[in-house]
Amino acid sequence: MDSLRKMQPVKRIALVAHDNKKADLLDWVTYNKTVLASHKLIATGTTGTLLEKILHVPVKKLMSGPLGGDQQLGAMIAEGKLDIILFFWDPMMAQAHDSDVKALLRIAVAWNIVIACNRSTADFVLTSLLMEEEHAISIPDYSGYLNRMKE
Ligand SMILES: O=C(CO)COP(=O)(O)O
Repeated sequence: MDSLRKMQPVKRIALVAHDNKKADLLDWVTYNKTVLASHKLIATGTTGTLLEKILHVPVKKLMSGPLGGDQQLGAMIAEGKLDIILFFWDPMMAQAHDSDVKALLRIAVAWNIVIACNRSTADFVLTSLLMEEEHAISIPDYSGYLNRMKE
């Protein structure tokens, strides 16, 4: 049976953009500055450095995406340390670290994390009434998988 995890009113939001999408993310962040500043922000290295210049609030910066930052985010998701990921990934260019990108997208879905991969979805996420409230999300039940070798 699925269990529940409470998201607090202050959400832990990861912001990530591939190089060709950084301008788009920065523009979106500038527009949504006030709302974003009321949450806890995390970002991959380069994205985070650019965000701090605009937001003037602390952003927890991980490694740069291709150097392990995407995997760090994946680990945070698996450990229940992230609520939302806004990932402006580039659909028109292969990345050197495509395997890491795929792993991040997969683990976000596996743990039922809120994930927006483009600006329209990010708009809907940020304007959701649930952003300001405590909200319980279900954690999928993987006990069948975990116990598969025990019988
Ligand atoms: O490559 C990224 C995500 O896959 C983003 O990394 P940077 O923010 O370090 O550019």
